[in-house]
Amino acid sequence: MIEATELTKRYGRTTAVDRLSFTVRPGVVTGFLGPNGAGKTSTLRMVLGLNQPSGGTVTVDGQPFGDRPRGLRHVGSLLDAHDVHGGCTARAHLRALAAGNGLPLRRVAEVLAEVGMADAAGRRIGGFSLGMKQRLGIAAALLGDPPVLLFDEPLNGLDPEGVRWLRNLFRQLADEGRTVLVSSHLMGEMQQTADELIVIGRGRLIAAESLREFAARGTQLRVSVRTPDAEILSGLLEGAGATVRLELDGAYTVTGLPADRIGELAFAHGVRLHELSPHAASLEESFMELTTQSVEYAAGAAR
Ligand SMILES: Nc1ncnc2c1ncn2[C@@H]1O[C@H](COP(=O)(O)OP(=O)(O)OP(=O)(O)O)[C@@H](O)[C@H]1O
Repeated sequence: MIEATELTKRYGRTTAVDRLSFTVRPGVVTGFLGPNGAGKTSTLRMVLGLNQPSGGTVTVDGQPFGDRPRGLRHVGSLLDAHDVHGGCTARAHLRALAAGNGLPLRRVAEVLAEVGMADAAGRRIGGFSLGMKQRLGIAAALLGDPPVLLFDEPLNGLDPEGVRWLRNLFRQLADEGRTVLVSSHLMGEMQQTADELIVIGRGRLIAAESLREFAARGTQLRVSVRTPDAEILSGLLEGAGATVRLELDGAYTVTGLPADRIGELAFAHGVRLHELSPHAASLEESFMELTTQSVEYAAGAAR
């Protein structure tokens, strides 16, 4: 389990992580989502003890991981797939990691096989594609058979087969009872990957809930309305806090009020409706909407 409490990271005048509190539970895949620059990498580095927080705390199974009492046996991570020595072979890289962490060398062949790289074991890393480097980084994360795993943008550079494979691997690791945290800036990637979501924007927590709950936020986000009494209805809806926009095809798009409230308001004032249809937003739209709000809020707060 990973627990962050009021976690904060400042770089000079930039606040990259801003009083962030969340819990990552074992047994599920947790997606760590936010637009570029939201503070995901900074947060993961603090979880791993690579960066010191400017404020707050983050613990792994109750203790700050910075002390590294069990190293790779406790937490495996993939932060930057390029952060490997190009002159080494894949096997030599993993053997050095295993030796440095007191792990049995037989694990090297096991993890290389697990990530589908047994045939590339003797090749120099410098000639690897990004996808192969990602697989090597994942092999390194698995080396110590750790109960906690962190992956920063691990789907980058993988082909569709690689993405499918990695999703299955995350699922399997979670089913084995491990804690699995996977970052991404793309909602679409997380849609089929994560059970739980932690969404951040500008270093702040926006949502921490299941994918299902997150998806439900998007339902009835927009409602299409057609009416011959547009002027009256617009006034009523705007009075109730909704936003009304006329579309090119003559329909009105209403946001900020659910379809049932719109129907009731219309009925109560004798307004005729020819259409009243809610549109569920895609997860990507919900994500964009939420993170855009956070950016606007942050910009407003800075003034
Ligand atoms: N070492 C550093 N020095 C100064 N500023 C930094 C440093 N590391 C990160 N930042 C800034 O902190 C903010 C958060 O960056 P971070 O890399 O944590 O975000 P991210 O969500 O991982 O983004 P991305 O998806 O682009 O990697 C950004 O504004 C970034 O420019």
